[in-house]
Amino acid sequence: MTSTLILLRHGNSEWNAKNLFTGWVDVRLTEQGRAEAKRAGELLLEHDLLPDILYTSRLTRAIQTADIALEEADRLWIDVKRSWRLNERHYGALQGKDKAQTLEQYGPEQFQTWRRSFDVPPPPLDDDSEFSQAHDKRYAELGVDAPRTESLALVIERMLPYWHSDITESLAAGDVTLVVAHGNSLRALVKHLDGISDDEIAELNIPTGIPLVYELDDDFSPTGPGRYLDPEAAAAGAAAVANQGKK
Ligand SMILES: O=C(O)[C@H](O)COP(=O)(O)O
Repeated sequence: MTSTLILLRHGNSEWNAKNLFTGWVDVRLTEQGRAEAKRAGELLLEHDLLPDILYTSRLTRAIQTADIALEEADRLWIDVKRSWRLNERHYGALQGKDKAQTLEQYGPEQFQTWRRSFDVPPPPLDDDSEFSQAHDKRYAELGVDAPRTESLALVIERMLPYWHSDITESLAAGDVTLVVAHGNSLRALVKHLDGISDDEIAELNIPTGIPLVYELDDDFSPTGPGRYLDPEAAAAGAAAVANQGKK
């Protein structure tokens, strides 16, 4: 038996629009982001891909995206599970910083290392920073272990247990499973699904607001490549993500 997994990065956010490193900072969608989420819902309807269950991060931009897309597909009623394990990568001391200024200040090599290396996290964020989540109630269960910065490797380490414990359970039950999350938490999941190497994952960028669909076998391995429901828009969106920071 195969099962269907739909991955969706949230639509354009207020800080995507301002070109700021966001991470765990809880910003909302822009008008453009809402339109992308609506289009995502239309694409699901057009392709007859109607989710039975929704997984999201605990961040508002993913929750808003899911709600708008599901409303469009007339599926707001499905069960929902949220977890911090699907959150964006914690961007450490880069949270709140301008991507173009950071590139200019630190140079392209350091900038790329922080954004796309597999296991080099940015410096940790101070708990008294206005961009810290150290005292955010929604992460109370994490206590002192709440991240202050993360590499992609650390995202994989906290995301994969949730994939194995919860998301694959829905897939095994035959549910069309929608996961609405973030650029880097989805890069982590796609790395796992497609068996992408630690080096090659640097080249993978996930566009905002376009559903990416996988058919999975009984072992939750893809039976073929993931397919974006709007491949042209996805290619353009991924290129724009890759170029963030460049003028
Ligand atoms: O947290 C952010 O700034 C973005 O959502 C992802 O940023 P990146 O593409 O620079 O990793």
